[in-house]
Amino acid sequence: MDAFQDHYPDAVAHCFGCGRLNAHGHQIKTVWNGDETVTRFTPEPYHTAIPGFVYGGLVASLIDCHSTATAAAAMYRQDGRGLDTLPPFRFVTGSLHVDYLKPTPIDGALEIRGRAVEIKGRKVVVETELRAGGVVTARGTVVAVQMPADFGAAPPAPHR
Ligand SMILES: CCCCCCCCCCCCCC(=O)SCCNC(=O)CCNC(=O)[C@H](O)C(C)(C)COP(=O)(O)OP(=O)(O)OC[C@H]1O[C@@H](n2cnc3c(N)ncnc32)[C@H](O)[C@@H]1OP(=O)(O)O
Repeated sequence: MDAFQDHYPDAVAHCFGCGRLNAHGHQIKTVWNGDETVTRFTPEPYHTAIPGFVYGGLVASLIDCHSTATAAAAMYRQDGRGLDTLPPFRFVTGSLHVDYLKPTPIDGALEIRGRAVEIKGRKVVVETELRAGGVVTARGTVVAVQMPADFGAAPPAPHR
């Protein structure tokens, strides 16, 4: 089955967390499972925080990009549209909240499951859980907002 990220247009497929065109990124892949979305990701030894456990930034990143993908897929589903149809729904993170409930073991696949709990205008709120060995080790809430047409049009001046 195609993942949501396989349908991101090239121009927005370079994200470190989810861009299929970023050779150095996580390249996560997310699919529907009923009303939930699922991503599976196996951490590498270099994703270590404390030996044996996953770096919290990776956990946040997985929850973040899983959730923005879920937001887009939920919007398409609400509209009864395929992921390839125009205009595209692309979401960026407005807010990311993560609760780290337990240390996340690094030896094995992680499962990230999410659900869109609110769709309002350009905003989708997604609740996501990350499991290791079937145990929920982190829980996140993401406010994803449809990317404005002028996103990145006026980057801040570089620091001197
Ligand atoms: C690197 C980027 C790549 C992009 C690729 C994209 C595709 C791949 C995806 C990859 C992504 C990977 C992930 C990444 O790394 S994405 C990169 C990290 N994120 C960003 O850089 C986003 C920067 N921020 C913005 O561009 C704007 O602030 C956005 C677009 C977020 C909102 O500004 P905008 O002026 O457009 O919105 P609005 O004011 O009309 O509000 C609309 C609604 O949203 C609600 N709201 C807004 N902000 C927040 C907040 N902080 N908390 C809670 N709620 C918030 C607001 O209350 C309202 O709701 P309601 O009051 O009506 O109920």
